[in-house]
Order: sequence, then structure tokens, then C-alpha cells
Amino acid sequence: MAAAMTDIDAIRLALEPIAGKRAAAPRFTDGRVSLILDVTGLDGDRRALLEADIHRVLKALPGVDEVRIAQTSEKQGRRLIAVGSGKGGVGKSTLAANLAVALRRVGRNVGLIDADIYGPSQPRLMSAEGRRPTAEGQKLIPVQTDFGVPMLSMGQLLKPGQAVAWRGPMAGNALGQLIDADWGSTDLIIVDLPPGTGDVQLSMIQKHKPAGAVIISTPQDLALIDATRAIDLFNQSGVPIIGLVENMAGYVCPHCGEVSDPFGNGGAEAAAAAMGHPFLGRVPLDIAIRRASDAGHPPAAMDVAEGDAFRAIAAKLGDWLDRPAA
Ligand SMILES: Nc1ncnc2c1ncn2[C@@H]1O[C@H](COP(=O)(O)OP(=O)(O)OP(=O)(O)O)[C@@H](O)[C@H]1O
Repeated sequence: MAAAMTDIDAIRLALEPIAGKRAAAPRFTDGRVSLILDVTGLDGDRRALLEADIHRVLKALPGVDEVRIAQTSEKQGRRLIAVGSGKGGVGKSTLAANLAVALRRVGRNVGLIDADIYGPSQPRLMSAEGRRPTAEGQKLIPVQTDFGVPMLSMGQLLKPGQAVAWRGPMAGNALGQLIDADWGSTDLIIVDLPPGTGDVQLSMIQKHKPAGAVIISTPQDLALIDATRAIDLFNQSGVPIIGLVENMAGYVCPHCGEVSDPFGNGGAEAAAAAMGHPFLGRVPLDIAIRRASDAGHPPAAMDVAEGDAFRAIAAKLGDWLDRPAA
């Protein structure tokens, strides 16, 4: 009698909030549920957690005695996500570091490439200054960071003061070395591009075809005009724009907590809407973000309020990565 209370629809309904489209072909016979679970893009811990959740929820249904899960994983190539901006100083490197850290915290096998030849800042942001990549044969081995995100930076290949001498092919070759490194099981790499639309961007688009691009801008008009150029470059090359991020919008007063808008607010969201691209979120101008970043502690790595905006944007990026293929 109890078994009759649970049918395949009840099982589908129970699976939906925990596994969504990952659970396929559920069957229910003689008290046994079997299903196929697509674990593409999840690391071992997240796979185990998801499986445990499914077991727990289904076993709680009346009449379910046994749950059998067959895991499948689509063999996907390593995906590159470009983080770009129209001009410098808008917080691109800060966003790239925090996206990588936030995605790692939710169990993704994510790495970070600092392709900003003009001002490589990831070693400082990720507390990895002085760590040099080793090489095996022709391949570089990324350095490990304290946040579980392996990393390679142009800064690790350059001698101090060398950056400005790099042009076209040299910059492109250096980027190739970073991308073709021995990334092991890392299947997602966030690439912090130099600002603007120069040689490194072209090489990235032509040779290494990113899966998508996130564009960051401040709310000021000028920055947005520049950002539009960066967006156009990706658009024309068929690289999907995952969305726009507005940084330094709303200043959080460190004394009273009041929020003011020194650079205006909402410009990037309006620009995203006008261009038909998603808006991924807004990061306030907050001295706590600068202090933590300068100290090599990405806010998204800590359970602090200033990490919230980055985590929310990373969650949207995660949704984009998990979307069913078009
Ligand atoms: N939301 C924010 N609140 C406060 N400070 C911020 C914020 N975002 C970035 N910063 C600070 O602004 C400075 C520039 O940020 P960042 O290096 O990330 O910019 P960028 O666009 O990568 O610049 P560049 O093109 O020079 O590499 C850094 O000191 C950083 O800590």
C-alpha cells in the first residue's frame, strides 16, 4: 500500500529541485529507483554531495527501498572564460580573481590566467607573489594558490620592466604558453585579459576561442563607450557575451555605511539592456574590497559581506556554464 503512494511523477518532482536537468530517465520498479545523473563539470566532492542528496530525498519517499544512480559525464574540452574591459583600472583583475575563487568554493575545477601584460596583478591578488611556475618538457605547470585555484600569470614569464616591449606575436605566444600549460583536471579557466582591444585579445579570440566573455565597466559614460568597443570585438568574432558587470557603483562609506554614487549608477545595466546582453550584477565601491585585495585575500574567499556581490555574479556565471547546450 505504501509503495502506491509514490509514483514516477512524485520521483520526478522530488528530483527537480536538487538535480534539475542533471537527472534523466528515472525509473521506479519494485521499490527501486534508478536514474542517470549527468555530473559534467562537477568535481568529486560535488558529485558525491549531489548523489548523497538524491539518495536522502528519494529514500524518504514512501515505498522507495533502494536508489541506483548511474553517473555520466560529457567529455568537454577545457572552457576559457575571458574577463575583459574597455579600459584599465575598472576592477577587471579584482573581478577575475574573485570569480575564480567563488567558483572554486562551489566545487568547480577552475584555474586562473593573468594575461594582462601591462599590469599583471593576479600574483598579488591571489597571494602568490614569488611563486614561480615549473615546467615539464615544454609545458608550464601552474602554481598552486591558497584558494585551491591553480594560476599562471604573464608576470611570472616577464622580467620586471619588460612588458611594454611586447608586441603582437610575442604577446600571443606568451598567452599560448599559459593556456597550453599542464592544467591537469582543471576544466574551466578564467582569463584576466589586458584592458582594451589589442594583440592579446585578438590572439585569445583567434587561437584560443573562449567559451564566453564577461565585460566589466564602471558606470561612467567614457568607460562604457570603451566597454562597448570590447563587447563589439567579441561579438564580431562570435564569442558569446555572458554579461556585463558594473563595478564601483555606489560608494559604501566606511564610517556610516551610507551608500552614495560618485560615478553614477545603473549605466552598465542600461547599456547591457540596450545591447541585448545580460546584466550580471553590480559591485559597490568599497574600501574593504580594496584593502582585502591589496592584502591578497580575495573577498569571495571569505564569508564577509564584501564578497557577496562577487559570489552572486559567480553564481550567474555558473548558471551560464551549466545551461543546456543551444
Ligand atoms: N569595487 C571596488 N571597491 C574598491 N576598490 C576596488 C573595487 N574594484 C577594484 N578596486 C580597486 O581598484 C584598483 C584597480 O582594480 P583592478 O586592478 O582590479 O583593475 P583592472 O581593471 O584590472 O586594472 P588594470 O587594467 O590596471 O589591470 C585596485 O586597487 C582594486 O583593489
